[in-house]
Amino acid sequence: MKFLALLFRTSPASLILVTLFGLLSGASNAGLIALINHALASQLQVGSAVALGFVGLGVLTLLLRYGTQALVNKLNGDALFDMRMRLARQVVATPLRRLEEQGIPNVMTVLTEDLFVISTALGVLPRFLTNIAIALGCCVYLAWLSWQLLVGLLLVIALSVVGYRLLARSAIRDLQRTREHQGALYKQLRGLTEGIKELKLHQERRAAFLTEEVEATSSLVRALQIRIGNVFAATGSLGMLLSFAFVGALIFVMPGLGWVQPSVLVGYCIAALYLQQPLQSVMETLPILSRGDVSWTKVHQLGLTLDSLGSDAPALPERGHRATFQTVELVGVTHTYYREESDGHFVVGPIHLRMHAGELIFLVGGNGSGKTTLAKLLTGLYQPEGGQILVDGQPITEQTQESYRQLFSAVFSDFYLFERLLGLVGEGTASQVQHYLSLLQLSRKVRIDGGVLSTTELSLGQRKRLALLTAYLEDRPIYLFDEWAADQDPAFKAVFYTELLPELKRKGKTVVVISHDDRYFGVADRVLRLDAGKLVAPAESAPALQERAS
Ligand SMILES: Nc1ncnc2c1ncn2[C@@H]1O[C@H](COP(=O)(O)OP(=O)(O)OP(=O)(O)O)[C@@H](O)[C@H]1O
Repeated sequence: MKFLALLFRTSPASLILVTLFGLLSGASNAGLIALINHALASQLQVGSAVALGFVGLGVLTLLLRYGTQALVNKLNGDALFDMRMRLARQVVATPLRRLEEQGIPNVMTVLTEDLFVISTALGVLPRFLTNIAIALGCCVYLAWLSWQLLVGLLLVIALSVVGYRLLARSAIRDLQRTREHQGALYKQLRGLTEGIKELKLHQERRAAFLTEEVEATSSLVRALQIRIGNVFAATGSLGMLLSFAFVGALIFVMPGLGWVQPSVLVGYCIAALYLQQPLQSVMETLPILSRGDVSWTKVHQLGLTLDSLGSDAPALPERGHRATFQTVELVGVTHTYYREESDGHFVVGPIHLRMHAGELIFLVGGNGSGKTTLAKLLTGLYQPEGGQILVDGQPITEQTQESYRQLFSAVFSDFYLFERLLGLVGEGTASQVQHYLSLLQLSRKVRIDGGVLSTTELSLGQRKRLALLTAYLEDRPIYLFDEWAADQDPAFKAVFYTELLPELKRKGKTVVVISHDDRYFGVADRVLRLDAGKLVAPAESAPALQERAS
């Protein structure tokens, strides 16, 4: 079972301690049964010593049971914490392109649904392990009573396990299918929230969405879940049936054969009945652990791994800061998207481009010409498939990629605005923030207290201004704006192109602006045009473009 491996890797010493406690707990349970058996065998004619022993063992059993569970709870808590942190760090460390290929909804399903299922599976482990320990303790006592009968009992347990595996095989396949459908359902539910306006405005679309998508997938999930539930109920009943058959054989068959003393048979009956509860519980937790296994595989399929936790979990990316540079050069840089629907490719590049410190460059081109892709290559979010990027003549390698990205502050068109100024609060930030809030004409809308934005419930244009504010605070040598001005009113658009951009340039910043606002192209030192993924030499110089536009 993968979870045990997870716990062992998290803290081998704790797991050994848990095992020890569990075995002691099992032994004390066995002692309790032996004592009950002894009392019954002596027709309840026992002295106060046995009664005291019963109380003592009872208390010890409870304490050990509690101790084992508390230890496993702690171990689980640690394992879950490590797993969450590891996953979060791994997602941050996973190349952007790989996450995009997996699809953001899939990543979200893994981070929410699968993590929840794995957490639940880890949550039932204390019960599972404690019950296994009780069963083991009972088996030791039963071996002492009669090892031949124990062999019989173990055969019954083995039969239950084989029966479980045979019956559960189809259910486990169904669990995998359910997980796939749940992924699809999650994606559809995203449509429910993100597409709410489109759904509200169009009755037929709404009806089709609810019946053909959500209802269709939900009913598939429902059918599978009912089937899975029934199969696991049957596996539980099988265990119970075999256990009754065993007890029945002890009471009605064995005395006739005369192989074993009646007192031993009574002891076995009591122990077998006592064992039923923990074994039943083990059977009930197995489906939850199976679900956990399916989710575990999903996490792995995302390219993330939970195999090794603790010390070798990937550390937070190092903060590498290159404060300055003279040139950034793209030499034959390429990136290819595969287009499933046409079984074709869209290639950006090979791009040859040299950028100098302090330049103000506009990147222009039609929709889908590859501007954002080139921006992702330039900022190091995509690693070039072909060619290389050089900073001051030094090629960027896998090792220096992270530090290269720290040269950039970017506001992409699908930017995300964090509610806190994460990693940006330092001495003098408050006055800087105040300055930028007035510069961006936001001081009457937003306050920032203790690094927290008073609101992000703003218009898209206003949120973009806040994203620009964080970019200002980052104070990196290169700025990249992907159609930043597209959602600004004409007056502020003019402020952006004619005041903010030149101001950044005056401060020595290099600025790359993806823009469709041709009337402001003249502000740029250079205008680069992309067409079908290729950089084409601008037909006109920047001033000429401006002249044409005005
Ligand atoms: N994540 C992706 N997966 C597959 N193909 C993609 C992906 N992103 C972009 N593409 C494809 O690459 C091409 C270039 O896209 P890109 O977003 O770079 O263009 P753009 O010039 O920024 O367009 P726009 O002006 O519309 O924002 C598009 O034709 C698009 O189909």
